[in-house]
Amino acid sequence: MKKQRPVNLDLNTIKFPPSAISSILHRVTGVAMFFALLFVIWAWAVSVSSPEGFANVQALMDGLIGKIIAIGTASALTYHILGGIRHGIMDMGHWEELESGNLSAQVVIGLWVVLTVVIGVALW
Ligand code: HEM
Repeated sequence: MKKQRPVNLDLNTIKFPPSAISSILHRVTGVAMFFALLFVIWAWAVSVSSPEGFANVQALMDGLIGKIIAIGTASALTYHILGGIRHGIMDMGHWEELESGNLSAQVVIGLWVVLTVVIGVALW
């Protein structure tokens, strides 16, 4: 093994390529959806338990916290589906080169930002 290997421990100088950001976002949104599902299942259960339960969930979802949860969950699902479709296409042997992989990652991230704004406006 070479004694003088390149070492870079200064994390501030490391720049992530779009494909790396896309990969991290895919995992983060997947984990976020797992936790969001706990809330969704709880909200469903409470809302069908009684008329008061329904009114409570309705009031919660009409408030700021409810809207942030709803928009965040929909945004995470949107990114995860877009990223999942990109993965499926890559599994079929496309966009595997450095340039095309980074371009498809940029397109997915761009589409996600646009769709999140649309979802945010629709749900607010
Ligand atoms: C509630 C629904 C879902 C949850 C909770 C979920 C959760 C996750 C999590 C936590 C991961 C990360 C695994 C890892 O990085 O180790 C993952 C990966 C993945 N998900 Fe989902 N997912 C959901 C729906 C979907 C959907 C609808 C699609 C397809 C459009 C999809 C496609 C994928 C793919 C392709 C990967 C692998 C990515 C990779 O190889 O890096 N998922 N999912």
